[in-house]
Amino acid sequence: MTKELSPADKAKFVAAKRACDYVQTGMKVGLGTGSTAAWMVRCLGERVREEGLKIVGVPTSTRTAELARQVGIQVVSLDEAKWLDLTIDGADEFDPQLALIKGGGAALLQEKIVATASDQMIVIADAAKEVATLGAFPLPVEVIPFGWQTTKALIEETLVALDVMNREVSLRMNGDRPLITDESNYIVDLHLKRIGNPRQLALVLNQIPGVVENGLFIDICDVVVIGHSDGRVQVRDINNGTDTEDRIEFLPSDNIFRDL
Ligand SMILES: O=C(CO)[C@H](O)[C@H](O)COP(=O)(O)O
Repeated sequence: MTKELSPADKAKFVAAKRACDYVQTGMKVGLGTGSTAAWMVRCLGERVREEGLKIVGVPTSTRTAELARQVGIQVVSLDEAKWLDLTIDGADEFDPQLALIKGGGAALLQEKIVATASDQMIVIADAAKEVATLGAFPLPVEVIPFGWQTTKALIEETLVALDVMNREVSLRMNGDRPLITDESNYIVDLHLKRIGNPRQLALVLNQIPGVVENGLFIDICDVVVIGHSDGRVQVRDINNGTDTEDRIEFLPSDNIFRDL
């Protein structure tokens, strides 16, 4: 039976569906993490089952790997795939240069490695993720558990040195314990409100011992597909400077809804 989608899910679904048009037989595809990326994995799974699309997928988290297998996508590791044609992933924020904040789902490390090992990265998002300046969403930074409080203090000192005004740093929790990433690390979230110079911050954070990676994706994303709840989809391509819009209809017959 088809379940009525919420407006937020409709926006995510249309963005995911449009992005899947970039995927062709024979491709090696990076599969992102999060609720929007989950729609993309379902859409690709439908094409594998219904159209015989032949792809291999490199998931960016154990959650995505599980879903990809469930929907019939052949899953391989990044080391098996080596280099990818395309990665499709969600984001927490994107700015006019298509710089991103990612890691709301705690998968930023694998997401950045996979996206960087791809010819192209396409971000799928609803319109609420678009910002003029990054930073309203807390910036996730993956840190090694050993000495994490020292690493956190060094991050705070670095923010002072950079003259950052809002610099609260919090350890991400899972109930009453620190959240553990797929790579067995912790996440600290930087509540900055506004990131004036994302490029500089990304470089400086990664110099701190104990920091594994930060959630700023600079010069990695090529295309953002923005979904709207009324079915409109915008495709913004930073390399050729285009911004186009069309519409995707919701078909009650869409098989993707069956297993909701
Ligand atoms: O970076 C991520 C996971 O680490 C996600 O892509 C990001 O949090 C967006 O998630 P959603 O599509 O659920 O809003």
